Amino acid sequence: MNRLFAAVYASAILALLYRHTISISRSNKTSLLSLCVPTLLFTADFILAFMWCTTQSFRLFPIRRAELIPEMNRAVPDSEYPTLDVFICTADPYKEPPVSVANTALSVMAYDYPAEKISVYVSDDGGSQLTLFAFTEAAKFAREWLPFCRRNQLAHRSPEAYFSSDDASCAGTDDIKVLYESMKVKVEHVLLKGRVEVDDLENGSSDYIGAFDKWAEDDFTGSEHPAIVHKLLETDKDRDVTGRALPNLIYVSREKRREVPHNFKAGALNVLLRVSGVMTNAPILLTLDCDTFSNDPITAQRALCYFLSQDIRSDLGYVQFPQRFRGINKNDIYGAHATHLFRLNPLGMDGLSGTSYVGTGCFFQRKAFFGSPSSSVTCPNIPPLHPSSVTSDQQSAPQSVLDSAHHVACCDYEKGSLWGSKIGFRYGSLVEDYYTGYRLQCEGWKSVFCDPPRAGFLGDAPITFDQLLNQNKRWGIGLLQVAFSKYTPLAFGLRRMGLLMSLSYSHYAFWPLWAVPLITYSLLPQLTLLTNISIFPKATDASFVLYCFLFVGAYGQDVIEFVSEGSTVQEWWSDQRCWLMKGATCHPSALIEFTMKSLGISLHGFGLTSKVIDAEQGRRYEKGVIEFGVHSSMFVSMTVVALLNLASLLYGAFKILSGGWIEEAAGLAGQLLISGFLVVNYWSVYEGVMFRADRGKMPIKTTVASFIISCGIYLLIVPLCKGISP
Ligand SMILES: O=c1ccn([C@@H]2O[C@H](COP(=O)(O)OP(=O)(O)O[C@H]3O[C@H](CO)[C@@H](O)[C@H](O)[C@H]3O)[C@@H](O)[C@H]2O)c(=O)[nH]1
Ligand SMILES: [Mn+2]
Repeated sequence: MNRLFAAVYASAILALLYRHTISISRSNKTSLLSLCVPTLLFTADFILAFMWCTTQSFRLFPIRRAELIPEMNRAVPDSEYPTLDVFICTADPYKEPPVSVANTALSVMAYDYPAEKISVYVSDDGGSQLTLFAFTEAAKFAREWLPFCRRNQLAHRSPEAYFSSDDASCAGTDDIKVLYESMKVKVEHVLLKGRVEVDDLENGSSDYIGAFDKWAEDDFTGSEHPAIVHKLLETDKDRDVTGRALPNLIYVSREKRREVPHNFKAGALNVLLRVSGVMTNAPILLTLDCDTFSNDPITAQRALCYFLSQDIRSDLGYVQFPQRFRGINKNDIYGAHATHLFRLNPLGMDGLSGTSYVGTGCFFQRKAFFGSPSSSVTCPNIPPLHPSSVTSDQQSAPQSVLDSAHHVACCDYEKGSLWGSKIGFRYGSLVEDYYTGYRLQCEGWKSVFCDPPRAGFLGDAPITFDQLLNQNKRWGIGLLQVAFSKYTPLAFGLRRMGLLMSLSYSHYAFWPLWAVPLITYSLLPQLTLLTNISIFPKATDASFVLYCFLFVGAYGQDVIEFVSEGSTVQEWWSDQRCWLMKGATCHPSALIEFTMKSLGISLHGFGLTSKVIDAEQGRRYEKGVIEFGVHSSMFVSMTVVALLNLASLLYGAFKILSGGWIEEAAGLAGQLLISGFLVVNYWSVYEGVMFRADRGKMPIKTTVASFIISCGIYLLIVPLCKGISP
């Protein structure tokens, strides 16, 4: 069905582009402006057509997988499981509450997996003693929590998730909850104070007193400090309350110096890759964002089903679980589930050579970071880092291991090396995840998409519109960095991975280009309507049907795909509405910022998404109200689009009702329909501008600026349009 539809749809696209070429060639050559409209329409439709082509690669060979855990357990006893190194990144204790980072760590430490085979490495890019403190507390709590999970076979292994779930009624829950709450209170107390004092470390934490010494030095700041590697739990020594071994838990804060670029998360992950290399060197790695806790204790076994399977080629680089989220409101007003990105498109890529890496919830083969599957391993600078080296000095010479761990976490370590270019996570893009997965696949590594019915991991999604747009802008910039580099999927990727994979990766790389057609369709039909110029075929023309088919066909297919994936029609509506709005906000911003940066005018940073929920904002989110609240250039551009659409719809409706245009209405039907559709989509913006009094409404400053700009555009366009003969 899909392929048949694609054939028909492709013909319709060609017909439309042909029509535009004809109009361009027939346009009145003496007036530049009359050339303008068909050229703009051609450009917009050409980009839409390009995007449509790239999405076909997701639809040709989709596959769904299922893991047979009991069979795997029969074939491989858990004594033969490989060791597992887990990487958790955090970067700011105030945007990423340390208690929730600790929950993430605990959820993995409590896996149904031999504890002595798990090592959890926490990377703290904030260089914060508060985060370290939270982990010293979590290490103590783990002694109680892990046996409790085992005894009761809990489905939820993140304490926070367990206590707020319906099945929090096992024997002993009350006692352990008291312990958990007291840990939380202590951590929050320290967070309020902003530092850790000796008193905070009493009873049981005295082991850790020395750990905080580095912060006592005067020149220690979050962005300027030496490397810190601290073992909080050691599987050889530490025991839980029942006497069983605990996993390793290691706190790492890499060295930071202001003059040395730290490459954001990719830099942090490379440090973990090396620190874990000298300490435990597990063949399987799991990367997690600080908010992505494990939601199912057998998740690691699911990944093993692939890594240990005989039928899967030895070139399996990674097993990616989808990003799924908790706490999304009823109709998912921000389209935060990102169903296409995280659930639908990966099925299609999985049927080719594998899905992209999305930064969290991903199991890797360590070897994948050290060269292509066919070639021999690219050697890192020191031998113990070799992915197949055995870490035997761990017991015999613990101090020397710790010294090397500090050494490999230093700023200068990567100087002049292949880290970030040929080995490890790759540098150069703000979406290090997408870029790293892409480069691994170009080297020949394959991947698998694993989407079990019970989510393997759950994370936080932004709950204010401003945060969502800033996150998406960061992604857009990162993607453009890849799109316009020498590794562009259109050339480099095409040669390495073939047409379909290259189209899949191009679909993302050129993602911000949606801005061009979306802005064109959000302004051109409206402004021409306001100046009485008809730009689409008459509703009575046969070619009007072509437009209708293209529109209804694309939307119809989209809604069917969404609903068949288990989403509701309302969720689909929110998703497409955000897609429209992003076209007028974060996508153009990403294009502009990327261009400025390319011209050397500005620099990009990695603006962290806050995981702290303001109570009032949380309530509005629950009610499904879109949060504006702050002034930003992105809200201005969005409001301008909203106002101009409203104006053109009202103007068109007024003209028709007053009888002036009855005969012309057919000619303006397309423009009126588009304005109407956008007005419906932008309804919440009108509410935010006019009908709300809460703190999440559109700020007055934004409204006024948008109003002035809208009038300006109108006043500019009217005289210009006089030049175009209708
Ligand atoms: O300098 C930095 C910046 C970020 N992080 C960590 O990176 C993770 C992701 O940051 P977040 O603010 O949550 O960004 P999102 O946009 O939600 O993350 C998505 O997009 C990122 C790329 O832009 C990927 O790295 C993530 O895995 C992916 O979930 C967090 O755990 C941060 O602590 C660092 O460790 N160091
Ligand atoms: Mn995140």
